[in-house]
Amino acid sequence: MAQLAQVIVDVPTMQTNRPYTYQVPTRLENQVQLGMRVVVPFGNGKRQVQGFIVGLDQPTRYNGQLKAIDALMDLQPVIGDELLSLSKWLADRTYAFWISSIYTMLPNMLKAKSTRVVKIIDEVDEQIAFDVFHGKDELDFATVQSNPQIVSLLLKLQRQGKVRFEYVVADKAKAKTTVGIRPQLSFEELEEARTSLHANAHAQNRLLSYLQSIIGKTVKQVDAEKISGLKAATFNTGVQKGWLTKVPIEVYRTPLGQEPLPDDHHLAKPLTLNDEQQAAANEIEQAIDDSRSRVFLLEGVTGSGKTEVYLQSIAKALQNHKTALMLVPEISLTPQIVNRVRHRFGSKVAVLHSGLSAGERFDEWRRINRGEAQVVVGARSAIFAPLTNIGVIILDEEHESSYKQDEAPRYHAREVAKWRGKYNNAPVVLGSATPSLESRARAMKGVYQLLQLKHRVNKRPLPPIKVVDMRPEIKERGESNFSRELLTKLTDRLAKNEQSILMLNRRGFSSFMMCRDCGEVLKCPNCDISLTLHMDSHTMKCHYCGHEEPIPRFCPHCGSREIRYYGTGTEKVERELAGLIPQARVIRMDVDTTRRKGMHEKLLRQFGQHKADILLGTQMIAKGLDFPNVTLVGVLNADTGLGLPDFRSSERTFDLLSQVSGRAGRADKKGEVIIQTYNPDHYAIRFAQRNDYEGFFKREMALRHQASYPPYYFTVRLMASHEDEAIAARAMAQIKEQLTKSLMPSTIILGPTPRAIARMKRRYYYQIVIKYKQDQHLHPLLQKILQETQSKGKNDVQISIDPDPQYFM
Ligand SMILES: Nc1ncnc2c1ncn2[C@@H]1O[C@H](COP(=O)(O)OP(=O)(O)OP(=O)(O)O)[C@@H](O)[C@H]1O
Ligand SMILES: [Zn+2]
Ligand SMILES: [Zn+2]
Repeated sequence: MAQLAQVIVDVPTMQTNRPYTYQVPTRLENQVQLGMRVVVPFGNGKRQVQGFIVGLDQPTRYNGQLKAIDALMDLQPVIGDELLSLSKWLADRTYAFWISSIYTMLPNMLKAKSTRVVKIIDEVDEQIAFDVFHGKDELDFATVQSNPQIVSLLLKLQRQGKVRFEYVVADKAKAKTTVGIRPQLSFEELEEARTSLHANAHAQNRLLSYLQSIIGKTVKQVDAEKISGLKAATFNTGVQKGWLTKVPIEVYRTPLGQEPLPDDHHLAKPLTLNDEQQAAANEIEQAIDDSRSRVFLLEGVTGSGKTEVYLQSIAKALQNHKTALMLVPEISLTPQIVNRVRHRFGSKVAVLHSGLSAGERFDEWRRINRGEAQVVVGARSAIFAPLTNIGVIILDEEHESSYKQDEAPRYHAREVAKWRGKYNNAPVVLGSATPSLESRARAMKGVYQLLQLKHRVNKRPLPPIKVVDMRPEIKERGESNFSRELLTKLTDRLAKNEQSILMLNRRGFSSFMMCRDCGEVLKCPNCDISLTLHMDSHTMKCHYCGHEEPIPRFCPHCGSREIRYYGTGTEKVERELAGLIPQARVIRMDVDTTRRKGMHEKLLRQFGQHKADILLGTQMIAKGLDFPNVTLVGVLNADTGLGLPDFRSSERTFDLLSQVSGRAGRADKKGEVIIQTYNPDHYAIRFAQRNDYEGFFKREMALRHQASYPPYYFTVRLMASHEDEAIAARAMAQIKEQLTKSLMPSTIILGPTPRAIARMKRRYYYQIVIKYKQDQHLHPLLQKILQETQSKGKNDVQISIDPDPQYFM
């Protein structure tokens, strides 16, 4: 009889979603579990690769040629049952490979080489300490994992709570430790040492007593010093005399957001909800109580107090002994929301976001995995947090396109949230002031339950919005980023000691450089787009591939000196502002000033403390900010983005303008908004001006209907790339033929066309967009295309399939 295991192996050149079958050697039979990592032989058997156990078959009579698993890498599964089935669904739904779905869910440290160590956390039998641990308090698991006796002994100790299995990163520098103190002698031996002390060696005498009180334990030296009142030098003497030893103790790294909280104690208490909030909260809390996997769309105007509804829903889940998951589009941009969650739920909260180092992320993941954190806040990938028993899932700003990952696996966090909600019988709350058309349309059809907060908290009015046409302004006054009206209002706020927010929808000093003589635009040598000037590093950079070069002084094409910067960037605006209103204190927030860790929080804190009058920034300041003293919001150029060849460009513009306008007048003082534009009659701008989501929704739905776009149709994008343009084009033409033959006549196939940015990272891209309502042939056909292009191997055309793409450029 042999036990067989299904293993997904990590072989980049041979990706497939089919697991391979391996025999489980007898010595591992009692240890294998689903979701564990294994080392298996692959190919001709000379190669060992990492894999994941995704299936275990009943032991069968089998004496065939199957290879056997070499070793287990884990003693507990790193992926639980829920995430394991999710990974399979994800691979299928997003046309990704199973292995990449699995890796997407795990912290990087589990992908990289990590070693497993066994640590003594409580007193163990002396014999074991000596024979197995060789007198040390940890053990490299790899050195013993082939010895079944030792492994089962370790498992027993683990059950008794005496040892703990931990991952240690190959790069030791990343594993954070602090110094621990551990007695080296027994109680009696320490007592004996006391007899040989000088009568006046008081400190050493006390050290001996202290050590006697911690026999068998390891105590952080900082704590030991505090408790015993002894100095570091005394402990060093203890080491010299052989009384104690110093050992590293693993500590959790403290990510920035986890620093001790400032003293905003009032935030800790739940607020009394107003009627609208209460009505919404009741529905959600009822679903939590009933364990119903309902999807709610919480549509609330800016400043309507959605966050408080989230917090009280989370509290409800915790009260029911469940966990809660809350996603925000980009954590670094919304430190205020994260702080509110942390103030309310304290150490129960784990924060996951891209700003964490690999080590910090790993630590947070383990805190969640061990059940030490019950509330998880994070950006997109936090949707895979290893929480169990989830009571509620929240997606704040559900319309944000950053919830879609634009590389494989191309998942949308909203869809994953719905999957996990179903699995856990938990409600999902999608919140937004400007829901995506897809979600709003589903709410209209009753697929989601619509909950509305139509008023701001305390019935404060939404700020009036004025649209300023920049065309006559420029004609009369020449190039400027500021209309007269905006300048007047800014000066007025300054006089009243109130604050303003200015948004510029760009980054960098200026968008591109052009030669006035020959018209040459400086472009990236790898990609088909212009380079952007960055004043801080004095270089030209490509935002797509990261290419960087010095700022040219002559035109590289004709040699002319007449080379000029075009477009507008925050730095340039900051300079103009300094000339126009020199007395204003300005904080600039863009990619450049916030590159360093923690700068977002720092700049926002300074603004909150009124250390500046104006916060000038790119779209990163549009979301989630809640500053009571801000009474004016100015949008310098509303048009950026309107001209883009993408059917969502109007929706994005409307969302952005509504979001940023919502930053004004959130407290007692009245707010107002100025939107500057060259397209004052565009409907996205007009509806935003009237705070009319409903109107925008109707108009945009009609346009989408007319052009057969989502939410009326689903879309999939196929892309082929190759260094040789003709090969990429030909590959796409062949795929088109295949599609046309098999798909239903009602399905629309657009292309192949070169991508708007046709060349990136030295490759040419061709795309096909498929629009469909229902086509049962489509999914299997796309899976087939994906598998075929993989197994062809080295002809080097890369095919990617993107379901529900967020961008079409
Ligand atoms: N019931 C309440 N009573 C008093 N104040 C409240 C109440 N609910 C929320 N607030 C306060 O109102 C302000 C706005 O709330 P919140 O930031 O949650 O709004 P929001 O809907 O998330 O807004 P946005 O979409 O603009 O980010 C906050 O300062 C919050 O503390
Ligand atoms: Zn030139
Ligand atoms: Zn480039």
